[in-house]
Amino acid sequence: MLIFIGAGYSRRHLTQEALESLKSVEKIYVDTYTSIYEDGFNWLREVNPSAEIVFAKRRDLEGEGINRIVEEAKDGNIAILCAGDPFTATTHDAIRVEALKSNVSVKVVTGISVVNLVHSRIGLQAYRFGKIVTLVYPDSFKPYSVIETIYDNLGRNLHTLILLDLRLEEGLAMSIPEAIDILMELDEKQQLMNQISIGVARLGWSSEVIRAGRLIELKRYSYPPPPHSLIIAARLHPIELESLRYIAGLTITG
Ligand SMILES: C[S@@+](CC[C@H](N)C(=O)[O-])C[C@H]1O[C@@H](n2cnc3c(N)ncnc32)[C@H](O)[C@@H]1O
Repeated sequence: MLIFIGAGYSRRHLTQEALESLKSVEKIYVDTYTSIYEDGFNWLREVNPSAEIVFAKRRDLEGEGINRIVEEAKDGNIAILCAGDPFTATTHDAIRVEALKSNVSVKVVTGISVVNLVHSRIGLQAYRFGKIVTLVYPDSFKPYSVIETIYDNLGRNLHTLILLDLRLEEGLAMSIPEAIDILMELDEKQQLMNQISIGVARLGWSSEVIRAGRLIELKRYSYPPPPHSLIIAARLHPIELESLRYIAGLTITG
């Protein structure tokens, strides 16, 4: 059996189902490249002292790595453990499909994802979000499509969650100030800088920081190291506006 386990972002987020599943397997692949976990999974050995633990890089969970995992899951119980949720804003679908094609049983243990954290912790209503985007470093191409999506969402009066580039194997993790500089450079209309936005750093961690203000103003704050995300708000409902004042220190009145 192959079990995909979402761990949320801290040991505190582990569900009973995640704990039971972790205890039931003989090998655990820990996805170390799609996100960053508060305590680096340092509790894993305590939860399952006998399992083989592989801190997996991208190549272990893609391409040839997939075939190896599926072969192992034919004869044993294997887990793939991820920060957040294994199928939210991250794709492990190729492994799931290969396992299903090979008649390997698959189980998914849902975890608290960054999308859940954003929806529940900052005071914006979940059904007022449009398409999610990921802002990448503009090295090989300029990600103008992110700007198009933000304006498209704003045109429909929907908020945009912007996930920020993480290339952990290259030692790169985009911060909120870096993301604002990139957005300013790409935004030919130059309107986004005045849009009410929310910067979220380490959501769900004990060092969580949530700040709201005009996009350009969010550069002034200090944040703990990534993971960071940004939200560009559409027109705010009065309750959302009030929430942002109390939760995120928004001082703009509307
Ligand atoms: C590819 S997504 C991983 C999503 C993961 N599968 C999940 O369900 O949460 C990684 C991006 O989410 C954002 N992110 C992840 N954890 C975060 C956190 N605790 N606080 C703020 N942003 C976070 C960052 O922008 C990061 O680059």
